[in-house]
Amino acid sequence: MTQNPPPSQQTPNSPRRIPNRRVLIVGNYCHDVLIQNGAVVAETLGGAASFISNVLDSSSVSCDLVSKVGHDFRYEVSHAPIVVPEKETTVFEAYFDLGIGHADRVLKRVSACDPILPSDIPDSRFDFGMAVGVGGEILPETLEKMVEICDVVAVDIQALIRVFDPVDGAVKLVNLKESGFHHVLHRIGFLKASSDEALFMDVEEMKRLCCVVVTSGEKGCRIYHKDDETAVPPFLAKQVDPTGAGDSFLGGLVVGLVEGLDVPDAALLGNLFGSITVEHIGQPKFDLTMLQRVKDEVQRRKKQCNLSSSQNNDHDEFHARLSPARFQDSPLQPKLLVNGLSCDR
Ligand SMILES: Nc1ncnc2c1ncn2[C@@H]1O[C@H](COP(=O)(O)OP(=O)(O)O)[C@@H](O)[C@H]1O
Ligand SMILES: O=P([O-])([O-])O[C@@H]1[C@@H](O)[C@H](O)[C@@H](O)[C@H](O)[C@@H]1O
Repeated sequence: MTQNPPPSQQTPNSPRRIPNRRVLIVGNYCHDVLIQNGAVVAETLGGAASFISNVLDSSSVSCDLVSKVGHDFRYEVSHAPIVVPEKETTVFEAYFDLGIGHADRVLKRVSACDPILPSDIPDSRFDFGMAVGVGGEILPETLEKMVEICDVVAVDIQALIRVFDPVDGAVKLVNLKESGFHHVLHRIGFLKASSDEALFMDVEEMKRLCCVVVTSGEKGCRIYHKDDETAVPPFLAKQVDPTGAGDSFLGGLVVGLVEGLDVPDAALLGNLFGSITVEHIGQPKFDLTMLQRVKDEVQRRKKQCNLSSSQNNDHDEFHARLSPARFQDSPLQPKLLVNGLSCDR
C-alpha cells in the first residue's frame, strides 16, 4: 500500500493520492454498571470510544470507529460496532462507596469482548488515531498498525497498563515499561494519563518521546513536552458522576488539534468537555447553543493566533471567553477561573 507522507513532509509534488480520513477511534464499547452501597444506581453505555465519539460527533469532526461488542449489546450508537455473536459485550462494574458523585471508584471488568486486531482496522490513512481501549482490547500489534496508518496517534494510558484480576476482574495497573507496548511509544504523538495512572510511567522519559498530558479532575491538566511544562486551568462543574471525564477530555483535545489549535488551547477544550461530562450520568448530551458558542470562540481564537506574529502563550483569555459560553444556560454561577483559581466576575 502506498502511504501519504505525513503533512509536515508533504511538498506540492508529493505523491498524495487519497486525502486522509480525519480521526480513527479504536476501543470497545461497554456496558457500565454503577453501584453504590451494594445497589445498582445506573446502567449506561460506556467505553472511552463512546464518550470520545460523542464529543467528536457533537463537534462535527468526522471519525471512523472500530469497536467490538457481543450479541447482548443494548445501545443504539451512531458508529456501528463489530458484533461478535459468540461473545458478550465488555461489562464494567464501578463501585462508588463514597457516592457516585465522588471521584474515588473501584472498577471491575466482569465480562470482556474480543480484542481488536490489526485486520479489524481499515487500510486507510488518518490524520489522527486514538487508541482508547478500556478492557485490554488494544494489543501491541493493534497499536503498531495505528502508528503505521495515522499521522498522529493519541493514546490513553489505560488502554496499555490495565490488567484484570482473574477472579473478580478488579482493574490493576502495571508499569508502562512492563506493559508490552514500550517498543511502540516513540512513535506516538500524545499520551494521556490521569494523575493516578501517571504514577505508572516515567514522565521524565515519556515527555522526551511524545507530548504527555496528565489530567487531575477538578484541577484541570498539565502538559509535559521536552523541557516545557504547562498547567491548563479547569472549568467549574457540579460533579454528579466522574465516569468518562478523561475520555471526553481526550475527545476535546483531539477536536482542538483537528481545528488547528495549539496544544494548550486544545487541552483547554479537553477540560471543557471533561467538565461537562462529570455533570451527567453516562453520555452527556451537549447543548447545541453551547456547542455553537464554543465553535465561534475556537474560530475567533484561531484568527487571533494567526494575526499575532509572536507565539501567543496566554490561554487565560481563551479560557475566560469559553467559560461564559459553557455556563450561559447552566445553574452554576458564571465564574472566571484563572490559573485554577476561581474569582467572581
Ligand atoms: N470535578 C471536576 N470539575 C471540573 N472539571 C473536571 C472535574 N472532573 C474532571 N474534570 C475535567 O475532566 C478531565 C479529566 O478528568 P480526570 O478525572 O482527571 O480523568 P479520568 O476520568 O481519566 O480519571 C480533567 O482534566 C478536567 O478537565
Ligand atoms: O472515566 P474514564 O476513566 O474516563 O473512562 C471510563 C473507563 O475507565 C471505564 O473502564 C469505562 O467502563 C467507562 O465507560 C469509561 O470509559
